[in-house]
Amino acid sequence: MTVTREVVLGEISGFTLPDGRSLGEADLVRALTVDGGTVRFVLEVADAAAARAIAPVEEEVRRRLLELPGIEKVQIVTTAAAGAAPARSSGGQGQAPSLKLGGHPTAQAGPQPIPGVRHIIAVGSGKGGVGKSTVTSNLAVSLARAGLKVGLLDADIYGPSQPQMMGVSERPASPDGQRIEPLHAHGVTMMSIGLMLKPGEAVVWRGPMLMGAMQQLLQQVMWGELDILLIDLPPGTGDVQLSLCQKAAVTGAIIVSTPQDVALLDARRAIDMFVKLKTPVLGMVENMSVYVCPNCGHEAHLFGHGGVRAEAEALGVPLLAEIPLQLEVRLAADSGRPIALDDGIVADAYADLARKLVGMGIV
Ligand SMILES: Nc1ncnc2c1ncn2[C@@H]1O[C@H](COP(=O)(O)OP(=O)(O)OP(=O)(O)O)[C@@H](O)[C@H]1O
Repeated sequence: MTVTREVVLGEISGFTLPDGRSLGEADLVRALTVDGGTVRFVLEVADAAAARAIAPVEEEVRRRLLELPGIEKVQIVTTAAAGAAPARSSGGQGQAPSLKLGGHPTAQAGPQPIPGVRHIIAVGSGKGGVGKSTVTSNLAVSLARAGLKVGLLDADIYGPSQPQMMGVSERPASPDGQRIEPLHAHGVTMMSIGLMLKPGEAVVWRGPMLMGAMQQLLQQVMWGELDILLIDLPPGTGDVQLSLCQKAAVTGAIIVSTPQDVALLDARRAIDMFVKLKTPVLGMVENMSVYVCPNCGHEAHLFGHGGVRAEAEALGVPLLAEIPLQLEVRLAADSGRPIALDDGIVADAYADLARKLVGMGIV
């Protein structure tokens, strides 16, 4: 059985809520997606008390969904309606963050620069898991190694991974409850939505709340003087991309893809979105390009070869880099020390990419 959105809705609609209504009748489920083995949705309740009352039902729902074939992860976030105190997401422990992200956006006249930040570069991908966050962290440290002042904003609201990849876990401080002090790692000034959440906590915001959160991350973080701010976007073509391009004066976007056809198809959509948002596409990066056997030096193209180059040519955008597939890349990312900090073929590929951006006059 393929688990679709409809299958999930069918499974959960009958659960009884504390007020006696069924989940289906109460119409609380929002933004339900099934992405591979992951089910995500929001339970939108009236206020924080209702959110607390619904927690046991949420657990039963989660258990039921995890019994469905192929479902490995269920992310449920309970949100209170606008104006009410925000509820914690499922699985969270302890106190809520002192700085609340995700409020409504304030009015602003078109995309704004960030004071002190010369260039904002978005790193996007059409598909999840192609290595966009890995590319962003490695590019950030390469640019920093090249002597530039670099910032990194992890705006991957649904799966922030930069804290782990950059090896930071501190909760950012605020001197006044308004401004947010960024953290520093490997010569990069960074901030992640993940640093405002408890471990394992997920956030699902939509529309205006998402826009408000993006605006806060861009404008309330004390970025200081930066040559370049890299923004690690969620995969796909959603509200975050839209918010970013509407709120911030983005210099351009880099699209990461693997050479596989399916990833390329999605990359094309991502490029099309940036074109529609009038954000220049600076080029594409092929990640997991070639696997070089560490024992015998044999080269294998696990995800195909040359796909991104051909696509970039067809779309008339530069191919900026081909990053090899290497176990060490993942190990380095998992250990919080991006591989581009050391020397080797992957670090060289990132150094080239950094040089290309500098050569393009981007930074
Ligand atoms: N060149 C590479 N060689 C080996 N492993 C890699 C490479 N690039 C990325 N990875 C690994 O692949 C996994 C997915 O990478 P990453 O999280 O950067 O993808 P993503 O596109 O940002 O995904 P998502 O947007 O879904 O969060 C990670 O475990 C990462 O360490």
